[in-house]
Amino acid sequence: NILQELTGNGKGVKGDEKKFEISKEGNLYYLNDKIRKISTYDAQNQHENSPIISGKLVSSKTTTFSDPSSVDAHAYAERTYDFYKKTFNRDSYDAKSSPIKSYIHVGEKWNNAAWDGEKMLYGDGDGKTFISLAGALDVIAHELTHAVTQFTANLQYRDEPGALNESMSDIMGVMIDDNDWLIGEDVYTPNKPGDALRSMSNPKKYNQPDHYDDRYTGYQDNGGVHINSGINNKAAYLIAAGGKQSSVTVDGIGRVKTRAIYYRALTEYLTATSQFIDMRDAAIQSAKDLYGANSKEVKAVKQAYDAVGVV
Ligand SMILES: O=C(O)[C@H](CCc1ccccc1)CC1(C(=O)N[C@@H](Cc2c[nH]c3ccccc23)C(=O)O)CCCC1
Ligand SMILES: [Zn+2]
Repeated sequence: NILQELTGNGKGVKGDEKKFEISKEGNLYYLNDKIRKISTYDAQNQHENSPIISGKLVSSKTTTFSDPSSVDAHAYAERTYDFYKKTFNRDSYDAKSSPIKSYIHVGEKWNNAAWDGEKMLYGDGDGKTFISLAGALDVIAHELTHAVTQFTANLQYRDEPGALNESMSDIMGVMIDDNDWLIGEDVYTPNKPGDALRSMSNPKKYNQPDHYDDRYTGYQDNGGVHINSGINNKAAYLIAAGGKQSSVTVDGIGRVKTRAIYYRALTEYLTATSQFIDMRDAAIQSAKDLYGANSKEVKAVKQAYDAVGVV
């Protein structure tokens, strides 16, 4: 790449030193990674529901950036871009190297984050329920995976397709972090160490079902997209780590093969209206494609969906 590499540095939300790609225009430095086409903006507390969120490209007089949210939003977007490129050879969320834009300081103490269909939005949190949500790699990977889903299966964001949409984002969120099965633990309840927003290994710990018979069928949360995701999250956990549930034992196949199965299901088989049963079939077919019809990987997928009651 002919572009001159320029490295910036700064402390993230948790006080850790990070390095990342920046650019220089005139006498200012900007959070603009021209190699990956990732740029980070300050929304200056515009309300998260305002129709048009504009922002100021984050700049600095030196190569050191002092806003921790901007440091993490930028560095973690790069990490997520690199994960998709290296693991699945996918160039950005649309596989056509579209620019990735992140906006920090969205809302007033907003305890949430989102992919709004075009860009990522991060709230600062109120300091009790959340600290800046840009401070968690699994949250950023969760949001960017919504963009990947939008340009592939495009699962509707409600009812069973919506719960699968949510689950795909949680799955890739924990896969990129590569060491736990928790979502949001780095930014959730700063005064309560060790808890998380969701657990894929034990969804019930945070009030999510881990079996299809216990699914939520009400109207809240777009038909429970953040509730019923626990069912598919548990299946993904069982496929990777193995375990026993509802008298079904699953022999785990590891995280690397599990994420390959889910990425293939998302990009080759799932559609906007896929239900949980279609997820089971897509995962089985993906495992057959990748590892063979009578492989232990296919067996693990069938066992996992039996264990969570999607049969
Ligand atoms: O991407 C998503 O699924 C979530 C986006 C939620 C959203 C949707 C539409 C418009 C605005 C915001 C954001 C995250 C999420 O799971 N939010 C949940 C849990 C949650 C976070 N903050 C909350 C505050 C109140 C209630 C629930 C929550 C939700 O919005 O349900 C993902 C990782 C962490 C935050
Ligand atoms: Zn989500």
